[in-house]
Amino acid sequence: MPSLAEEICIGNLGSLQTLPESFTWKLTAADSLLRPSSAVSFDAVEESIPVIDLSNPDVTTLIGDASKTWGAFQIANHGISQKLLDDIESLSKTLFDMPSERKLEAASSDKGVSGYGEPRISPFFEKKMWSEGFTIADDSYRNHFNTLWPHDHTKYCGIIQEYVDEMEKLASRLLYCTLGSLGVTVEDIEWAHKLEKSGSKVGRGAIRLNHYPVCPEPERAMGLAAHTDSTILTILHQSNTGGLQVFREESGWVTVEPAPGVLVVNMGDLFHILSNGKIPSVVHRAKVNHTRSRISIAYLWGGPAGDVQIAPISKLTGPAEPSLYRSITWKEYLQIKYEVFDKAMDAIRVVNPTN
Ligand SMILES: C=C1C[C@]23C[C@@]1(O)CC[C@H]2[C@@]12CCC[C@@](C)(C(=O)O1)[C@H]2[C@@H]3C(=O)O
Ligand SMILES: O=C(O)CCC(=O)C(=O)O
Ligand SMILES: [Fe+2]
Repeated sequence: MPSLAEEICIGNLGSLQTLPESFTWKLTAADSLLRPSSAVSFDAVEESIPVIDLSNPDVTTLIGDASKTWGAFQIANHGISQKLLDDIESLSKTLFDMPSERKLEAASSDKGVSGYGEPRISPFFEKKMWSEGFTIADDSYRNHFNTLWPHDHTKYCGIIQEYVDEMEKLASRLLYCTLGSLGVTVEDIEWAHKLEKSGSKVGRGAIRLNHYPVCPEPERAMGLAAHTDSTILTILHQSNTGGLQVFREESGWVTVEPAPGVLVVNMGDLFHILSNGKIPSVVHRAKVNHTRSRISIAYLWGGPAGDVQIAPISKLTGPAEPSLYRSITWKEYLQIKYEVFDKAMDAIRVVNPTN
């Protein structure tokens, strides 16, 4: 006979009146695999990551300071229209409002990453996360959309395409700014130079639509467990309900309150590699809410498409600062990450930073 836990489906979490045992997090070291000190508390401190106006003439310095300090920042005046943000948010709502059986018709296959389901990091945690999501990592989302919306899929595919195009441009712009703050120009990186010249058509990204339903015991639940993104950078749009928290050794967990039209930028593992450890990839997580459900849309930007090698930028290395990591493609990094999760960086490290 299946246990109660096995009968719980992520598509119905919002209708549960009590928190099942399999969703009860104790925040032991095992619940938060990353950086042991990030396991100590559920509480967040009253601090905030900076909001940077991209039209500010000092944008490079501001982005540099924020990414070195936090590995994350927020952006305003980024050029993404409110209509597009509203459109993708309402697409997500329409999807997650569907009955569980319908959503499961678009479930990601055993082999594929794209489609409806739990976060990819789930197997590394003992407890289940209070969320559902839909990942767009390749063109197979079009078939899934066709299944979900037999009449309206063209409209919804159009929104995704527009979102990808706009996000890719913004991601390249943020890459150039962050590189600038390290004294590096696009010409210093062969693939980035190509990316710029081609009008950013060689980049590659994924989208994750996240939904965190209302939760009967939010203090003991976890929407998305602590992780770093395996990206160069991630651009996140959150609905008007807070839940995102970023971790900084000196501060603890800090909540990133949503503000209309403001996007969050998280620096990922690949940027940490590119910067030869100068920019941290931010540890973050999503908490859930007792009365309000929450949607977030992450654009996870892996940088160059194809088998382009990401390596510490040579200008940032030298006799006193040897390359900390070997070169790697995004595809290869994702393979390693989903074998060893929190040990992925160690697996490609060639020099111990304390040496
Ligand atoms: C390209 C990818 C990054 C991602 C794993 C994936 O193959 C597709 C989903 C992405 C996502 C979104 C939610 C958080 C995250 C950690 C996860 O579980 O799936 C990220 C992954 C990542 O950055 O490693
Ligand atoms: O929902 C959030 O705020 C965080 C989402 C996230 O970290 C991700 O999709 O990678
Ligand atoms: Fe993330």
